[in-house]
Amino acid sequence: MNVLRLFDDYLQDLARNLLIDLLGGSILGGLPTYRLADGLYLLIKTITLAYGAAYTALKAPGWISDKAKVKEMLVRAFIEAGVYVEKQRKDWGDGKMKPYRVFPTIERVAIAANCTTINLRLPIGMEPDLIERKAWVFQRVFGPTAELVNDRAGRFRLLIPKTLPAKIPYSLETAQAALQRTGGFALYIGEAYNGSVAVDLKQAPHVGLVGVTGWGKSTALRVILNTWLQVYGPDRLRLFLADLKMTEFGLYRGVPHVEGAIAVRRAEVVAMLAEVHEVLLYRQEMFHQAGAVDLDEYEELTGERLPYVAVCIDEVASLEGESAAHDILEEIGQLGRSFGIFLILSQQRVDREVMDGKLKNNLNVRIAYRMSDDMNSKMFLGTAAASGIDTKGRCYVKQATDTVEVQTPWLSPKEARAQVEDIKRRYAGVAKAPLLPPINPNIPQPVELNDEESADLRELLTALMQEEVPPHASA
Ligand SMILES: Nc1ncnc2c1ncn2[C@@H]1O[C@H](COP(=O)(O)OP(=O)(O)OP(=O)(O)O)[C@@H](O)[C@H]1O
Repeated sequence: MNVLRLFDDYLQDLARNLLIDLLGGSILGGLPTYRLADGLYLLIKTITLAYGAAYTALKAPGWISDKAKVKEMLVRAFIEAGVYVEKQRKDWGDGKMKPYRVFPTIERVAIAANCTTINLRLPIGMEPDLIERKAWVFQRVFGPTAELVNDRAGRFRLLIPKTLPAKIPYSLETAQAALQRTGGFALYIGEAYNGSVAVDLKQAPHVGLVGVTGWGKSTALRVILNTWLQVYGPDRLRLFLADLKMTEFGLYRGVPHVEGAIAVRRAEVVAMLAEVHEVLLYRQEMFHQAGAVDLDEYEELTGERLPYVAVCIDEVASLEGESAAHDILEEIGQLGRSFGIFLILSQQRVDREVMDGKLKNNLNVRIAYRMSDDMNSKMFLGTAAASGIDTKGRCYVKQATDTVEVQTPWLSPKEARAQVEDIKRRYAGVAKAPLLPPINPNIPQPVELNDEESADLRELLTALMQEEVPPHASA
């Protein structure tokens, strides 16, 4: 009875507060509303109870069955992965010893809006590395972003992210905060179920971005480049851009961070890479002189700040057969990180015919938008997940052994262009230090002559050639 009374008091309070919210305290307090209020309380209580009952009746089977479904899938994963301990027990019927399996105990299944969390306790006699080695099975059952976390002795947590929103508007503040959180020189990719995703290029310096046409690669490149341009000045970042499709990087023409012209022909890309190679060699020499092992140490020892250099090539497969370009890309892949030189290579497919194995191996951050087939997805990510992507701007980001599902924010070409125009205005007239030293005046260099100088030189040469040949020279 007491419980009912308490419940009724609670409803009475709820109804009173609601009435005061709706009608205002002074009206309700100032009128002789006893009867009216009693009637309203009753009505509101009835509605609240009916709503509560209907909500529970509709949701409860879902809660039960969703949890049951997760548990059933989990046991399937345990069986498939062999994550159990086999024991013997006496059969009650025939009295014979028979084997049985002990699975990890599912302590809790919590289904939240963005992630399902399962707490597991290992049975006595099971080594933790048995379940850790088989983490891939959970990814196969629950999706490639399922993550197994070792909490403490014998306790694990399996995190299963829910689907992400199909469209997220671009926000510079969000992107900037994500870059800052890494504490390094980072690249912002987008939003995962548990927050923003940015990778520190000082840890994982080279990025491969793949996906079939029309599913978000260009947008991703815009998000990456526009974030960089708005966060770093040309004193901190220089870009070498190559766009063999001639569709991507046009809007960055004239941006002070961009070195030289945007390369659009194979020969131009080769020349651009030769220049990046010069920068690498020059930095190698500078760091050697200063006794520094990498860019951070160089800056610490000399007090001189050098810009990071990012080389972005769209449709890198178009460089097939350009062995000089491939050699340079490989060298940057191996040495670039120490010298603050990073690669972002985008491509539609990754099979052997279009992407060199050595080049692919150097790409330690892999971003896959929708891919053409399971084989390409597996070759790039180690899972077929990217071929099943059905949302534009959705990708899987793989770094070391971790794969997360990410939605790239939507940044329209128009908005991107407006941001770029702002950047150009912000840095108009600001001088930037060259990446390579000025040419040494003591070393003869090719010079361009005007017409008059050319005529003088021609005259001089003719005179020299007409001079008599000394007798000993003709012997
Ligand atoms: N992050 C995103 N969020 C929402 N929609 C997106 C996103 N990225 C792309 N889209 C949608 O997909 C379309 C194609 O995107 P995008 O041009 O980036 O693809 P792509 O893979 O680079 O194609 P292509 O290789 O042909 O340039 C866009 O016009 C837009 O409608």
